[in-house]
Amino acid sequence: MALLRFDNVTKAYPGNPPALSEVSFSVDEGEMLFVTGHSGAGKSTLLRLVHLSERPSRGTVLVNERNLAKVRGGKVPLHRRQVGVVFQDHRLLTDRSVFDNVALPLLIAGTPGAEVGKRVRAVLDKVGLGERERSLPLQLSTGEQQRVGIARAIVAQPQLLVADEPTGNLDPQLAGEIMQLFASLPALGTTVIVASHDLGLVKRMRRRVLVLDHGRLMDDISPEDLAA
Ligand SMILES: Nc1ncnc2c1ncn2[C@@H]1O[C@H](COP(=O)(O)OP(=O)(O)OP(=O)(O)O)[C@@H](O)[C@H]1O
Repeated sequence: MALLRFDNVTKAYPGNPPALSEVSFSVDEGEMLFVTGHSGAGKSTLLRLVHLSERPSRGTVLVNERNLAKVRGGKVPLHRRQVGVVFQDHRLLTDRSVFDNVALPLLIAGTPGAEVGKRVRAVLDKVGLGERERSLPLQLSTGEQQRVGIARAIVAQPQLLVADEPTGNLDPQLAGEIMQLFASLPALGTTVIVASHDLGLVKRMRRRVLVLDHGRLMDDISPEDLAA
């Protein structure tokens, strides 16, 4: 069963040509794939439709065969609990510690206190910030803030993770390590979609790649074709 399906999705923001035009694809549970394309190609828009921060103008987006058009009002937070998001601009709470920022999705999900501490520390270790749990976000470098955002997105083990340019502020070695961390998530039950314009990085990962060009899905490249 497809975990995510786009059927002829068009998204037009007022006053602009469509950011996405008639886009169709599906993603199976346990996949990791990339969405790539030039600046303005529609990558962020595609991810926003999955996370319900935008709605399609036409067509349908389905998660677990459920049409997201039917997810409205009070049901949106429940949907967002299943979808972890790494934003380009981190969106951390600046008056809360690194620990508190990362703990937030677990507290919202009602995870018991003792478990919260264990899981937050485990995920902070994974992103290399084990020593910084008491820091405030603005006491960290941009790349460190980005890693806090990644830790927050994966701590509750969401069914689906969407990440928008998650390694944009990281040096190449750290970017590679974070990508390897993402690549380990499908085995733990999280399907991963990463938007990136870094073609070198995308190619090195040898995963499926969706290529957008001016809002159109131009190519859907399998890992085998990428290797050829
Ligand atoms: N909130 C918005 N209102 C109006 N137009 C928007 C909005 N968000 C995006 N757009 C337009 O939609 C198109 C696609 O933008 P989008 O951010 O999805 O592209 P992108 O591939 O993620 O680009 P980048 O790599 O630069 O982040 C662009 O032409 C952009 O100007």
